Amino acid sequence: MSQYMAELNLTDRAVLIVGGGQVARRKLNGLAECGARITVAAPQIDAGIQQQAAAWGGTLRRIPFHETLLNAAPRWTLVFAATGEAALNRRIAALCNQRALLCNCADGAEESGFRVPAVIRDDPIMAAVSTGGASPALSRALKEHFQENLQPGWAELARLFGAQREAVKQALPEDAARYRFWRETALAARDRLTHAPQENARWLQQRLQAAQQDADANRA
Ligand SMILES: C[C@@]1(CC(=O)O)c2cc3[nH]c(cc4nc(cc5[nH]c(cc(n2)[C@H]1CCC(=O)O)[C@@](C)(CC(=O)O)[C@@H]5CCC(=O)O)C(CC(=O)O)=C4CCC(=O)O)c(CCC(=O)O)c3CC(=O)O
Ligand SMILES: NC(=O)C1=CN([C@@H]2O[C@H](COP(=O)(O)OP(=O)(O)OC[C@H]3O[C@@H](n4cnc5c(N)ncnc54)[C@H](O)[C@@H]3O)[C@@H](O)[C@H]2O)C=CC1
Repeated sequence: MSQYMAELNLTDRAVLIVGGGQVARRKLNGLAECGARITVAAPQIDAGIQQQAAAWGGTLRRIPFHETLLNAAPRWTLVFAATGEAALNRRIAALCNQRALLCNCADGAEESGFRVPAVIRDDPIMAAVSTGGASPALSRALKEHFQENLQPGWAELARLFGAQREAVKQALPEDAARYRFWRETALAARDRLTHAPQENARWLQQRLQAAQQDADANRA
């Protein structure tokens, strides 16, 4: 069965990381950037995580895993089983499944509720790469390949298109005409990657006026 890709809004959501080593630290970095309220539970917690703790405002619990951790209120939005014990990680994932909690198992066990992809970001653009558990090293290499080849113009265009969505909706109120406008404009965007933002804004405006005239002519 294939897995579902999504982007999660974790702002102020409770996230539990069991384990306090290298892998926990990497997951923590990504989660802290997204505003999650993180609790780390492990008998030994990396110096790096301890140093970061003040900055991300989370909770450190120097305890071994116990099932009762999973019954916390409010419920955990996500759980990460990242201890150095493969059997324990599987057990945590299985206990989470019983409670309908989504759990990532660092060992990539079958019980895992979700996998973590390699991610590139160029705000507001994000791209996630996964090999479906086959090779994390390859995911990283592919991510780096995409990163090197992602021209900065795409993010600029995404911001411009985003800022103009409402105006285009007003100008082209018919769904079919508006969808066609955005589809054709998005396809034409590739040729604009090297242009200055002001030129692109003018270009978009001209396209919109032309599309509006077409729509008016069709209605007449
Ligand atoms: C199943 C999964 C678990 C999950 O869902 O989290 C998993 C599992 C395992 N990783 C292992 C090793 C490594 N992981 C990385 C790196 C990353 N691993 C990530 C995800 C995932 N790793 C999920 C699958 C995602 C997919 O298929 O694409 C990334 C993409 C995202 C992230 O975790 O942040 C992140 C990229 C960071 C970036 O973006 O730069 C590197 C490379 C490096 O660090 O340079 C190595 C060493 C090289 C190698 O082994 O390949 C091992 C063996 C441990 C051992 O042998 O002891 C296991 C366990 C197993 O597979 O048995
Ligand atoms: N997803 C990924 O990208 C990767 C996954 N792995 C897997 O991730 C796991 C963790 O790897 P590392 O962080 O490198 O290990 P590590 O040895 O650096 O850290 C292990 C952590 O688990 C904690 N721990 C041990 N027993 C525990 C218990 N009973 N309850 C709570 N915490 C406990 C320890 O206190 C320590 O903080 C390994 O199982 C490894 O196979 C390894 C490399 C990459």
